[in-house]
Amino acid sequence: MTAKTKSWILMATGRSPTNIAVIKYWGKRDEALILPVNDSISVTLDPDHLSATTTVAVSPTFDCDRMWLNGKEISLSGDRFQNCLREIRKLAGDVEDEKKGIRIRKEDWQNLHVHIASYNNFPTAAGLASSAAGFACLVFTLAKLMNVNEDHGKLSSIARQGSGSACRSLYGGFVKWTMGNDASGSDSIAVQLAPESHWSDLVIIIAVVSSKQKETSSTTGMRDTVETSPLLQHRAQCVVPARVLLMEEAIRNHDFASFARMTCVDNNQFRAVCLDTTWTWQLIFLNTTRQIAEACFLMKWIIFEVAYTFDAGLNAALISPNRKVAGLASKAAICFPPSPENDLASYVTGDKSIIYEAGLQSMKYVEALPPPPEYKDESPCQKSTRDVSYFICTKLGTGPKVLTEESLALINPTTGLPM
Ligand SMILES: Nc1ncnc2c1ncn2[C@@H]1O[C@H](COP(=O)(O)OP(=O)(O)OP(=O)(O)O)[C@@H](O)[C@H]1O
Ligand SMILES: C[C@@](O)(CCOP(=O)(O)OP(=O)(O)O)CC(=O)O
Repeated sequence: MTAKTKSWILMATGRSPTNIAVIKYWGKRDEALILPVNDSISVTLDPDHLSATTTVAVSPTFDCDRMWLNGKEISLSGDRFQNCLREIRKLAGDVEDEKKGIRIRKEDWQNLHVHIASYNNFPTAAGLASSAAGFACLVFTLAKLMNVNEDHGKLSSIARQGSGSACRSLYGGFVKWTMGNDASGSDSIAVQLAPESHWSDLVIIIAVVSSKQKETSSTTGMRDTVETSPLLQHRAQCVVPARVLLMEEAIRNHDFASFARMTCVDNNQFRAVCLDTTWTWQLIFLNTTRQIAEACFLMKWIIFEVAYTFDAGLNAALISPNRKVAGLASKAAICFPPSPENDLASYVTGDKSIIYEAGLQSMKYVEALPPPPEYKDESPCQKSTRDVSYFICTKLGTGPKVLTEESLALINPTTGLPM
């Protein structure tokens, strides 16, 4: 390692999207390597609305690896962080920055420490897959800093060791995590099925029911399911393999009816294996999530207009084939109107043009909307004020990107500490 001065700092910043599974990963066959019991498929969400941004810095003056998440220092001592750091260091290459006069040889990376600062533009650990965006971003950005010369498949297998669903956030569009067979996990990687441009008119609306930290992590919940649910074996071996093929075909052919049906039934089966788990998973039948699913059924959206899916928290994702979703947004607003103190601008975030196009410029337009024809006067979904905290309107998004603009870095290039 050489440099004109000893106090240099070299940095890289990246941004990675989160993803929502339409065929769920739930259950590991190897806890340490994070190897799943079945393939899964996800859609990558627009990073403008849901993503992690991470800056990694290296300097000979750093005396240990440190990380700050959303401004607070967190420990890197856990296996998941350690596994990602170790695996990416193994692949590090030579780095040369002529301007700064820095030269790092690949073997130097074993002795150099990193500072990591990351920020999620959406709630952390609340069932919106922050771990997916976060670990994908960590691995992707470290790979840039360390000049790792590997494809995204290899990086996905490292991100997987941070959090299973993170491997799918290495790509945009539609992504499959192939479970693989090898005991080493080398073939348990993500592959892109189609880029976001393949079906660009899909609209995704996330109903954030709770942005509070979940009481039980997906990791604990799925471990319990593996240990106690006989239904999980049936799901993994007899149901998911055929469903994955049908889902791939639906995506290939832009067949929304089939896509929606597979998404909903897979979500239902994911919930079923949770119910089949000895230790009852207390979050799954909270009123609002049930009401959202019920609203979808009531309006017969499943076949024609909308797919619903929930991850491990309370939040619902509704997927619609096009901006006809303006109708969906207005229907959703009727089912779950904001509390009186909320205005529409803060109640609907993300791509607001979707609701504006539907003619909903302010709350008075929402209030004036007639109920959907499918609804009887005493619909259970009406007047559920305060049940949904807010909606995020979004679409399919791209995979991780390097951010070159210095103003976007989260670490001060002089101190090596978070800004
Ligand atoms: N930006 C980030 N960078 C690195 N790690 C992160 C980042 N954001 C979250 N994490 C890690 O992920 C953990 C949260 O994961 P957890 O699975 O509990 O929640 P989630 O991913 O938001 O929800 P879910 O997986 O159920 O959708 C955090 O405690 C932290 O360890
Ligand atoms: C319900 C899910 O979102 C579960 C995600 O679980 P995680 O990837 O968060 O779990 P670990 O691998 O233990 O970190 C379904 C999915 O994303 O496929």
